[in-house]
Amino acid sequence: MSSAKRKSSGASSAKTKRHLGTPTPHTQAQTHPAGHSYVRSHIVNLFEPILGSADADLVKCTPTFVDVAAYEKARVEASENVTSGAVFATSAAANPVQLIDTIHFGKWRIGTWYAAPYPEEYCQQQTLYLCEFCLKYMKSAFMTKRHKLKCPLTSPPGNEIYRDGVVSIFEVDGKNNKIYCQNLCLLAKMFLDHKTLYYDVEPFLFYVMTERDEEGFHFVGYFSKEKRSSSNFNLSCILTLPIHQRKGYGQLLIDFSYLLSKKEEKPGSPEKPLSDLGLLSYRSYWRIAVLQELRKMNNETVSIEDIASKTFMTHADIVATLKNLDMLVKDSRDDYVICYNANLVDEVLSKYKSKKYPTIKPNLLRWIRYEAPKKTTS
Ligand SMILES: CC(=O)SCCNC(=O)CCNC(=O)[C@H](O)C(C)(C)COP(=O)(O)OP(=O)(O)OC[C@H]1O[C@@H](n2cnc3c(N)ncnc32)[C@H](O)[C@@H]1OP(=O)(O)O
Repeated sequence: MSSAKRKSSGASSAKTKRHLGTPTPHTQAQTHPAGHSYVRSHIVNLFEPILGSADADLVKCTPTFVDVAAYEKARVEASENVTSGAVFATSAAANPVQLIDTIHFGKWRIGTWYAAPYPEEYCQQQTLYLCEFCLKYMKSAFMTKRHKLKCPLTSPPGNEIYRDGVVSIFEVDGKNNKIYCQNLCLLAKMFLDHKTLYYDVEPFLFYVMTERDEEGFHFVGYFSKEKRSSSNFNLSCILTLPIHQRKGYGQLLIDFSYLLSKKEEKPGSPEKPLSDLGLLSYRSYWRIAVLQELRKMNNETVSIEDIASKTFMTHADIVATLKNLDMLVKDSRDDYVICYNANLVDEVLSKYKSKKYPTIKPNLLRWIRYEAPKKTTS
């Protein structure tokens, strides 16, 4: 390394220091732990009063002359490649490979299903650490531990609008809690193949379901909903964390989305396409909802409109459900009629009841309908 290079290296340190408003620096040659000589500036003094000398010592971070030479060599080679027209952007670099196969979430380790567009440096981690309350993502257990000491949240950052025993549901506005909702979408993407919403969260409300204990409100699942849906979707995206699946929480969230539709007096349906698991869950929910209404009507003549007015399901979803149950048949006049065996309906309903899944109790909802703020005219 030429002395000219050494000088310029020292000068750049000096620039940094002056920018930080510190006295004129002194540079001195030192020996790197690896045995290479390097230029040490007194920038370390800036941090000493705060961190203590051991932590403030930047020796290990300071590039050695060997590092600088390696960088310069790589830079020259790179610029030669550019001028000779070599193609750099391999598909892997342009579209980094997702390595995250596990997330640490509270006390859980959860295997991921799909890639999520976390920033590239996080995608290169095999394990990602998430704060279970604010959903911040981190690279190490150490960072998570430190974060836990200062994280102000012990529940989702919204209004608790429903509580039944240990189960609560919070309404979180994508506009007021943008980072939380973006982190929530990234988390959901790891379990959902076709999800595309990550960053534009402002037009959505997020309904987050939690289980409460002495530590706080632990995330179980959520669904998102457009504040104004032109297609009358009452749910955009739903997730139950894999550690809580098959316990009836998906049905609970779906039921809650229909309870909101009832309050809004607007029938609704989930946004399409549904994932395979989404379809299974919705078919299961719709089947039980329709059968329950048929049972309540107790052999009276019943129309699709009657079922719709009680369930707030769309006519299309009711017809599809009845077809799946083989309950829609043509009569002698070639008209469709609903035809069912009451004993079979009872059997299905009592089997469902025996699972003892949690159910939504409408009287526990404390909620006022979202109203978009009025535009002020100047
Ligand atoms: C509009 C959309 O967002 S579509 C996208 C849907 N979301 C996803 O695919 C994300 C990943 N999946 C999930 O988060 C969950 O599987 C959900 C939200 C779809 C369902 O959540 P869960 O809490 O497991 O639902 P829940 O316990 O209420 O199960 C309801 C029923 O759905 C069906 N079901 C749910 N998961 C499965 C499964 N893996 N295999 C077979 N049937 C299933 C069953 O009929 C089940 O009832 P059962 O357990 O009594 O047999």
